[in-house]
Amino acid sequence: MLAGIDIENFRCIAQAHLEFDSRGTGILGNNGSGKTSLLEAIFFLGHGRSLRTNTREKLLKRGADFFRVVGRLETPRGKLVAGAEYTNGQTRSRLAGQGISSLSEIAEVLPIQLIDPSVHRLVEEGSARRRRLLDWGVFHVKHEFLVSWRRYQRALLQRNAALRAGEGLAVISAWEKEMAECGSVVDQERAEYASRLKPIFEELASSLLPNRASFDYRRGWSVDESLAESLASKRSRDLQLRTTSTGPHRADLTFKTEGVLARDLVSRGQQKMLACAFILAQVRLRAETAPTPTCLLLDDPAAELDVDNLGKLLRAIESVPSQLIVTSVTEAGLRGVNIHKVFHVEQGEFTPML
Ligand SMILES: Nc1ncnc2c1ncn2[C@@H]1O[C@H](COP(=O)(O)OP(=O)(O)OP(=O)(O)O)[C@@H](O)[C@H]1O
Repeated sequence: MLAGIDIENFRCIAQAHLEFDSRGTGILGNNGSGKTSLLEAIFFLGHGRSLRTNTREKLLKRGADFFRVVGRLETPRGKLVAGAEYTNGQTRSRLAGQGISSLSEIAEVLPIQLIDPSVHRLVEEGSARRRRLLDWGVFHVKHEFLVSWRRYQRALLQRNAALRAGEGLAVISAWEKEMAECGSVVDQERAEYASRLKPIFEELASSLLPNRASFDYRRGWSVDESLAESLASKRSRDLQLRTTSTGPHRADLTFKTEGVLARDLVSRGQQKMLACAFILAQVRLRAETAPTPTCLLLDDPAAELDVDNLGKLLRAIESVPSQLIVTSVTEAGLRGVNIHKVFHVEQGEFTPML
């Protein structure tokens, strides 16, 4: 659980100190006041990356030369302080008073998920977003997943470099061996997770959408071959393409309603409901396996939804154990959510409301 946060020089926030409620905290403010900046700071701490930019420089408050985000966490290991500071193009992170090499160590104890106005893109856009979300879920039920995932990514980068350099069979096939070994573990963990997630997703989706919805996990290479066979059979084509065209880095989820590809059939609002069902299913599955709740960030949950669908979404959110941090431009936007504390934000300054 995220008990509180201190922020300095992050986007429009010069300085902020907030203590959150363990069940639900509301953030009220006009457009451009700093609501999303707060959620982005929390997201950054829990995911080690920004919501919308690959450049950390852009997260710096204009004119500042560092930003700092420090979270006070309540975890199964007790109370911990986790922080990240960015300056001169470098990020330094600390957890429980120790310097750490990767923000993923913070991610392990600070599970953060987000539903924002662009959540429908999960259904509509390319596979990278869906894969990242799937991997978030696998990582949070089984932290060791990261070891195989990292090894696979490294081997993939090396095979791609070898393909671009036109290296011979010995070099390329050495990387294929490594890819096949850890890629098969990555796939197995994903497939197991997806099969546990599927019934939870289907139940949540049935409460959010008029038609029966489901998803399929696709592993990224043919079902008739092992990963080693697939890499070998695609090798000459990959040498021409100068990139690896098969493997777990091409895995995907396909959302279907009534057996038809959802992307081609459903409205924007329904895409949002499908994406929310998927995220909430992940949060519920994690709640079944982990002792502390996921911190669920809801950025303007009413966006794109009519009153009926908003009611359904809020009821589904209530049915899933989580710590909520919810933003809205109006007080009405916080109704129907389990909120026990509200901050008002204006020009990046947060004030507790009575
Ligand atoms: N690096 C930065 N330095 C200073 N200000 C920034 C920086 N990045 C964004 N801003 C400004 O921060 C302000 C708040 O943005 P934010 O997205 O947090 O608003 P919001 O309250 O979520 O608004 P909305 O309700 O419209 O979504 C904006 O005016 C934006 O221009």
